[in-house]
Amino acid sequence: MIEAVGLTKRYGSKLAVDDLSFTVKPGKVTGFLGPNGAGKSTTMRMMLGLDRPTAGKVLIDGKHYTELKNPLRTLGALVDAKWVHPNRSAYAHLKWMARSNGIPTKRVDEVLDIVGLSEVARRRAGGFSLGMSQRLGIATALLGDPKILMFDEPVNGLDPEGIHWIRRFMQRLAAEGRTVLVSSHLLSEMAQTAEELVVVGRGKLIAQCSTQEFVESSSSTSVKVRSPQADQLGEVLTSNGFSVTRENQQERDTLLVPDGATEQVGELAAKYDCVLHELTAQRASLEEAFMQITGQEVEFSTGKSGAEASGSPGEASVAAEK
Ligand SMILES: Nc1ncnc2c1ncn2[C@@H]1O[C@H](COP(=O)(O)OP(=O)(O)OP(=O)(O)O)[C@@H](O)[C@H]1O
Repeated sequence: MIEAVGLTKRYGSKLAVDDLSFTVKPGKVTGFLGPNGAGKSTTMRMMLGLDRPTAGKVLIDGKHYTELKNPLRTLGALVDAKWVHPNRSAYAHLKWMARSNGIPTKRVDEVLDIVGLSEVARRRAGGFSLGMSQRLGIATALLGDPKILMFDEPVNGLDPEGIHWIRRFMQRLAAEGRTVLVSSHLLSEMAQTAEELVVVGRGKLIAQCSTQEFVESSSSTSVKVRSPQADQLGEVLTSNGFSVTRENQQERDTLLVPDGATEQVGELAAKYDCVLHELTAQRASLEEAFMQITGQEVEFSTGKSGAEASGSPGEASVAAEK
């Protein structure tokens, strides 16, 4: 188990991690989700004893990382896949890591086999593709057969096959009863990988909940309705308590009804004899929803909400136009 309590890191005037408290439990993949600059890597570095917290603490199975007798046997991490010496073979790198951590060298063959690198183990790591380097990084993390594993943005830059492999692999590790924490800036990626989420923005905790809960609460639905009697329908809807917006000024026949249901809109249209040309339920994409939630928390925000910034049509209130 990983436990962060009031974890805080300040770099000069920059508060990179701001009073973070959360727990990561064994047996499931936990996603550490946040936009770029949210403080994920800094938090992970503090977990690994590579950075010292300004305040608070993070415990690995109840201990500070520096108090662990055999750190590699407790916590394995993939932080930077490219830190391997380029002229070393995968085998030589792992053997060196094993030796310097009191791990029997026979474990090297085991981990090479687990990550599917046995055939290329004698090749120099400098010639590895990103996917192969990630596998080597994972093999290194697994050397001590640790109960806790941590991966910093492991699928960044990988092709779909590599992404699929890493996802399944992390789920397998969790199914073996290990604690698995994986960071990402993409909710869509986490939705396919993680069962539980710790969501951060600007160093602060935004949510800790199941992925399903987060996805459901973050993706709002709206109804798109197209009618040659859009103005009349807009009045009917607003007088029945719905808020109504126009998708854009060019499509005067199209209305958006946030938080409405197609059944309600369709029934009101029928009751007031409004002809409909389209009635569609719209769900904001996961990334749009995520950016909206963390919108205020994105470090390099353009000042627009995520949805606007990503090119969603502007909205104009029907009521305001009258
Ligand atoms: N060594 C450092 N010195 C000064 N500021 C730092 C340092 N490391 C990180 N920061 C700042 O702390 C904030 C959090 O950075 P961090 O790398 O932890 O975020 P992140 O969520 O991992 O984002 P990314 O995915 O972009 O790496 C950022 O504003 C970053 O510029």
